[in-house]
Amino acid sequence: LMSEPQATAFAQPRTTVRRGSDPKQERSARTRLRVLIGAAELFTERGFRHTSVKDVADRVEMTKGAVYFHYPTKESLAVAIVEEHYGRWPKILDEVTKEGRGPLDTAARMLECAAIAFQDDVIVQAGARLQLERPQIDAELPTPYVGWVSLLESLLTSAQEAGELRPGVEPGRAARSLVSAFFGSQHVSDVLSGRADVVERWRDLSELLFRSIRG
Ligand SMILES: CCC[C@@H]1OCC(CO)=C1C(=O)O
Repeated sequence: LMSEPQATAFAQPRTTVRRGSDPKQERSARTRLRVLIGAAELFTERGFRHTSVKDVADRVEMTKGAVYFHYPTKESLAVAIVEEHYGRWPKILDEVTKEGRGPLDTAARMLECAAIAFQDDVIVQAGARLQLERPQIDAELPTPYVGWVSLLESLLTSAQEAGELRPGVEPGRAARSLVSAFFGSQHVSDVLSGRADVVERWRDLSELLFRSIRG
């Protein structure tokens, strides 16, 4: 249905626990993830500038030294969280693809799953806030949005080839519009409701947008 490139559209995280690695490595990976989640909670609540490594250490009940062992700077925590957040989407693409929908419905389902992740997943919430705060973060963060544009452009190109798109709809332009729309919808929800209504808001906008491009 879809070629390999989509799954590589996003930065790959370096914190996944590889199966079968030795117990010491697994324990270290679990600790790294625990630190990431603590940092993500604080970055989401207070932002990058007003969070210190000490705050993260206190939140996860570890010493500052133990946190520094895994993440030598606050910036390295931010980079790891943003990468971990982008690493979510290829996994969701795998699951959604297995459900066997056509490419246009796969795109719609992917974005709905993203909305659910923005509602429930503190790593995703922190990734979004850190990307907004890029100018304050002296580190190489992945370029935002482009992974989703690439993924959606691939899916919409497949949809066009399968006759699922309205004539005249250009996959690249439609992909860029979907990404802007999703970003705005989740941002409005975050500001007005702390994302309590992010899935409902996205479902309303998604209905409007996919109705306008479906063949
Ligand atoms: C799917 C829309 C794009 C997505 O929404 C918030 C955000 C954070 O920067 C995104 C990204 O960088 O891909």
